[in-house]
Amino acid sequence: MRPKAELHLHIEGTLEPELVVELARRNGVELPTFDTEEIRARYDFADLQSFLDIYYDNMAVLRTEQDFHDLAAAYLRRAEEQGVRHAEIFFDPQAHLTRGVPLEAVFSGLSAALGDSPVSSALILCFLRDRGAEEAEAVLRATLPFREQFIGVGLDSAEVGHPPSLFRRVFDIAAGEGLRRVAHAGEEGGPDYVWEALDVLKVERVDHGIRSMEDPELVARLREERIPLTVCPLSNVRLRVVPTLRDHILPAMLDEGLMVTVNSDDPAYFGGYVEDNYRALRDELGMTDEQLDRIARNSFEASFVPVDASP
Ligand SMILES: Nc1ncnc2[nH]cnc12
Ligand SMILES: [Zn+2]
Repeated sequence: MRPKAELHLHIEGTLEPELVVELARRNGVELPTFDTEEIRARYDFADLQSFLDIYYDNMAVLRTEQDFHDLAAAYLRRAEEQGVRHAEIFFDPQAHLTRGVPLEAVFSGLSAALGDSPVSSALILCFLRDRGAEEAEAVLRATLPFREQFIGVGLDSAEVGHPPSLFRRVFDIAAGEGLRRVAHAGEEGGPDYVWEALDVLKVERVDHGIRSMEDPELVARLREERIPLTVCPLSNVRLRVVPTLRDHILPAMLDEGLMVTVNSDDPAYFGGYVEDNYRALRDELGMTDEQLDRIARNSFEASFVPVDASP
């Protein structure tokens, strides 16, 4: 299997229904159902928000350091099976702090699992854009005592109505701390969100970014500056950003000379881990081994942490 790096992966999005049930039982958390098939049957999303509602609800089972450890350890085992050599992993501290889970539990659990895995990895702290810039700044300050445990900051959650420019200050503070910067932009939001992420937040990678293709000037900028785009094909289909995989603009992005990578986003919800995304691009979109090899090479080049990419 082709070695690859995964650069767009929300650790909370790897919470499989089986683990939801196991952790609910362990922590005495009530669920609407303990039937994993029934849980899975609800994963029929109309858009990003309808996914986020269930994604945040399911997080109620994540309470202790052990829970965060088990979540990340399970992902890293799957990732290794899928040919992942290196993973830069998003996590959403606000989604846990607001439920009364201390930062110590989140960081200790995740960091212990990352340290134990043969897969190289690093954490990227994401701000929930729909909770506003003020809270993002407070969270960044609260996490600075854990500064050595993450390499960068990102911006995720409901995109439209929460443009990147609102987060200028917190991204400036993060840059001053030597943190790397990424942001979700151009998933449901338009090319203007991608411009803002680049110009205002000074991001070094754009997460999704597929709607950049609507703006030729933006495409030229992304190409000239070799800004990596972390595209998530199965996610885009499940969140109805594109009607079917056959309609995906990814091959056109490659033809434009963009620095495209392929990633799984929230694999427990979107029907596949990263190699499943590569395989679907080959089987359903007819992408060639040469194209997929190029994408895999891009994933290493776009990593913040240097890793050995040899087969
Ligand atoms: N695809 C996605 N877009 C925005 N926020 C997210 N949080 C988890 N997955 C996300
Ligand atoms: Zn994402």
